[in-house]
Amino acid sequence: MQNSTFVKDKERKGNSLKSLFRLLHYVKPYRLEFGMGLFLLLIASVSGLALPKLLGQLIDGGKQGIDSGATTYIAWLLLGILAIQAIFSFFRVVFFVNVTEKTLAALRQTVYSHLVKMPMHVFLHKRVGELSSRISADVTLLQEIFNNTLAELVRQLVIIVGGLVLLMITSFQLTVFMLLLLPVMVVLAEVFGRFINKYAMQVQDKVAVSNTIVEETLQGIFSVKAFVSEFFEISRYRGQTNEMARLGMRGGKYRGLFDAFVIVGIFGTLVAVIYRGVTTGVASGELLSFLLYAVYIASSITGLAEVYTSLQKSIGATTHLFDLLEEPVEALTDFKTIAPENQLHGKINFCNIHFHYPTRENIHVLQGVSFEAFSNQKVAIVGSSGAGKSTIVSLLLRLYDPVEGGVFFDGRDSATIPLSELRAQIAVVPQDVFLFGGTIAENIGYGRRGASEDEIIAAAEKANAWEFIQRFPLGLETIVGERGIQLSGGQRQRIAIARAVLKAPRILILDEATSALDSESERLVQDALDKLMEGRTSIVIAHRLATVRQADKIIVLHQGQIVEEGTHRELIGVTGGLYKNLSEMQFTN
Ligand SMILES: Nc1ncnc2c1ncn2[C@@H]1O[C@H](COP(=O)(O)OP(=O)(O)OP(=O)(O)O)[C@@H](O)[C@H]1O
Repeated sequence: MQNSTFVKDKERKGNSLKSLFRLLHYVKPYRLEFGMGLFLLLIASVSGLALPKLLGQLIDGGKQGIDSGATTYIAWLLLGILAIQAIFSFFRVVFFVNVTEKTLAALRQTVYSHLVKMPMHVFLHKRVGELSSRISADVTLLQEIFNNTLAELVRQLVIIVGGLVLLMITSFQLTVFMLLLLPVMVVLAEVFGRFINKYAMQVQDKVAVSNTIVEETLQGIFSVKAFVSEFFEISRYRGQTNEMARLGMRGGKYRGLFDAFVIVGIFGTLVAVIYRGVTTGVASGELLSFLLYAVYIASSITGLAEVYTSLQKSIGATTHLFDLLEEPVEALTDFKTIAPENQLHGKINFCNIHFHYPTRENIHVLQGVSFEAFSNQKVAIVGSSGAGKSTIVSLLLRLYDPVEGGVFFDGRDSATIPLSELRAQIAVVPQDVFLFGGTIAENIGYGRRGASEDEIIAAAEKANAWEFIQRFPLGLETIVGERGIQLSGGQRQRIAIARAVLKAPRILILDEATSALDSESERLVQDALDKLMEGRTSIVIAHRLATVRQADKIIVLHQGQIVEEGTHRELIGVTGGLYKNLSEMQFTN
């Protein structure tokens, strides 16, 4: 199962330096530290250039027996430069690491807040594993660039340019000779770098795909086991990882070739230069300086190729990140209290709603749906599976906007109500309750952040959850979710009800559990729901018709259209009606 957008996104080359420059925006707040780091780096690199010259002089001085004072002076000078380099590089590393850590934290925070604010349809296109790897893998790749790559780039450029100037001064003739060989090397290194990078990118893609397999199967381990899919998944994972290894190995071959080329090219050049130096009678100290410069330059050139590869990788990662940051987000606001003009009174109107999901434009999920729920009414929506009941909930929450028509609250178009304030007044008790890894108190407290323990207990009591929570040795502090104890379906529902109680919403949406709870659980859940619905507008998606008899209005949905509407008493009297059929079916079973 391969998501096409996933592949398309990954295939996007977008290798522009532009995204790297955009990164600088995140470094800006720390520009002073960054500038200091760069300054120290420059000084250390430039002073490093004096080393070969001084070493040459040291050798020549010692050999010719010139007054030992000068030789000692040069030796001290060398030590002084080394000390400066040591101190400077210590501070340079500290500065750069500080800037990197702060920048990456800011970037992670931006990406995360962008991710959670993206509209629902984005999550239909992309997989969770892929999105979360933006924050983990891609941001981590950038760590390398800030910590090392930039420093290496500057240092190597200084060494190459400065080294070449000093080479010219040391021996013009030998330099020209060497320069005849160098440009060829540089061009070849660049071509190789690009080529190798292509494999690195492909391997990265495969890593993402195989991580998705691991994540999805571990998350859905119940289904994997229930469908005896272990061996199928193992072979799927094996396929991906083998492909990854194959690509990696092929990339390795080219990297090996690259290294071989460097040995022959660079060191061959050195041998040629020494030979020419010795045969043309260059002094040994001078030749040593020259060779050291040449080695410096040579290693900088190979280093530059690495810098290039690493830059390419980071450009890939940054492009992915900025692509993500360009996805529009929902207009959410971090409000404290709901503005009086945005307070809902609970009247809902669905006006001639037409809707299809952005991913499946040809399937018209809702076709001209209109209904009304008065304040504090209980409206039930029934209908066969796939009729569009959950879609109505998504539209109420404005997780999607209708293609045609509008949702109105108290006569006001929902599009004009600030999104966060709207959603804050609607609570959903879903069919499949998701518990966060944490304590029961935290899970209930999710309904209203900042709720006191007494409020949480009161909510749990109203939701008929307090009785079972109390029985746990740790009570409210019991850890639930992935790493904690597992709650039963009925218990999870009651936690969700407690959340909703705490939220005290104006509008309540109940997606009834289809899984049959045992009668005691069902009674407790139903009783809690009844209490919760009092004094609120409630929309109940009902799977068991027994629970909707008391509803003020029942809407019967069939293939995206309302086919019947009325009270239980009215609908049961419609001969040949869908509701009558459905209820006869349920009660005779
Ligand atoms: N995220 C989605 N993307 C594309 N199509 C979807 C999506 N969610 C639902 N659909 C389609 O929309 C139609 C209505 O689905 P919906 O979930 O609203 O039905 P439902 O009445 O709630 O069904 P059930 O009782 O089984 O939960 C179905 O054909 C479904 O395949």
